[in-house]
Amino acid sequence: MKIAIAGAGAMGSRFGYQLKKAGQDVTLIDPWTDHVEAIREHGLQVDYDGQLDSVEIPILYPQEVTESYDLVVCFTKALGLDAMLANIKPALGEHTRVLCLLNGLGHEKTVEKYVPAENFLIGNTIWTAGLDGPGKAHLYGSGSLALQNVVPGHEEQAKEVAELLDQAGLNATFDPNVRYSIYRKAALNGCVNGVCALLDCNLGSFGSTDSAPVIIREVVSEFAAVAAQEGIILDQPEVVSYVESIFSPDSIGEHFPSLHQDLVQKGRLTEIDFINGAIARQAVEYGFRAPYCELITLLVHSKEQILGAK
Ligand SMILES: NC(=O)C1=CN([C@@H]2O[C@H](COP(=O)(O)OP(=O)(O)OC[C@H]3O[C@@H](n4cnc5c(N)ncnc54)[C@H](OP(=O)(O)O)[C@@H]3O)[C@@H](O)[C@H]2O)C=CC1
Ligand SMILES: CC(C)(CO)C(=O)C(=O)O
Repeated sequence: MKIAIAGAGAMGSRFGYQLKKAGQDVTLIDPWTDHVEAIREHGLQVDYDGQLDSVEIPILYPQEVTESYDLVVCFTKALGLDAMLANIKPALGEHTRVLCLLNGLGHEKTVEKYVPAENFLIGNTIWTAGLDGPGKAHLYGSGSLALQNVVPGHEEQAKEVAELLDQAGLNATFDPNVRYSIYRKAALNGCVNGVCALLDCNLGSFGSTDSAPVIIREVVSEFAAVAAQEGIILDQPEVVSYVESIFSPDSIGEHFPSLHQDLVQKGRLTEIDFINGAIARQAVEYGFRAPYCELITLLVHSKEQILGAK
């Protein structure tokens, strides 16, 4: 299968690396000049749980894409998804399946502008990754991913993609109820991503504070209230345990959430409007308020402004 990773930052590099090591025909696509040039010159350099490795892997700028792929895995930031898909139209053939694994809520609307719904797969992942610099990915901890076809009747294609990613060691499964998993994962991000950026700490440090259980319980209940309006009934105690399970150093407690990486480490604008911001907006549409999500969103935007994030 000819695979493209659209957005080859930290996570795209992880997926590209693992797929390449598994023998797949994979091409990275990314607009960041230093990163693209570093990978062209030195290969993708990887620190994998302390083991150094490098792989030769083709990488294109979006405007260099001329051919279609069998599978395109989207790993841009939420703010970059639309521009990426607009710029790689030649990659999206009649039969190209597009898998969107970004954090947050509401990406369907963007993808569906460029991809027929029957080719669209949605999912989410708890894998982690960071970049130590252009062309240098830092991979640690364990993870998994779940995906599903958007249009009923296309389960076999979705299962085939899950199988292929699983064979690359990505712990991938077909999930017949992926919208539940997306809300569950978004709730997890809603509890920790903005807060760790505001507190400038990793997951484990936040998890060890006395306030963490209260914040987690309240944020999960706001995600659950919005999800319920869409017919998705989150098992709140289970979601709270899921959030708490990531704080141990044996899990991903050492990890600085991607929103911390963006805002604090790189001075970039964040995905907060697709996480807590999405819940605050949707709650208002459904006639109630989600005050914890509202406040986290406002504070993250304040911090973006204070830091002059771009
Ligand atoms: N990192 C993680 O551990 C996890 C991330 N995710 C999710 O995966 C998706 C992708 O995230 P992630 O891989 O972390 O994103 P990255 O920031 O590592 O990469 C995304 C894009 O950011 C740009 N970029 C990154 N660093 C720089 C830089 N220093 N200068 C200029 N451009 C840069 C590139 O394009 P561009 O310039 O167009 O932005 C790149 O394609 C997000 O939705 C995220 O929430 C999910 C689980 C874990
Ligand atoms: C790994 C995890 C769950 C941590 O919040 C994540 O999704 C992120 O870093 O964005």
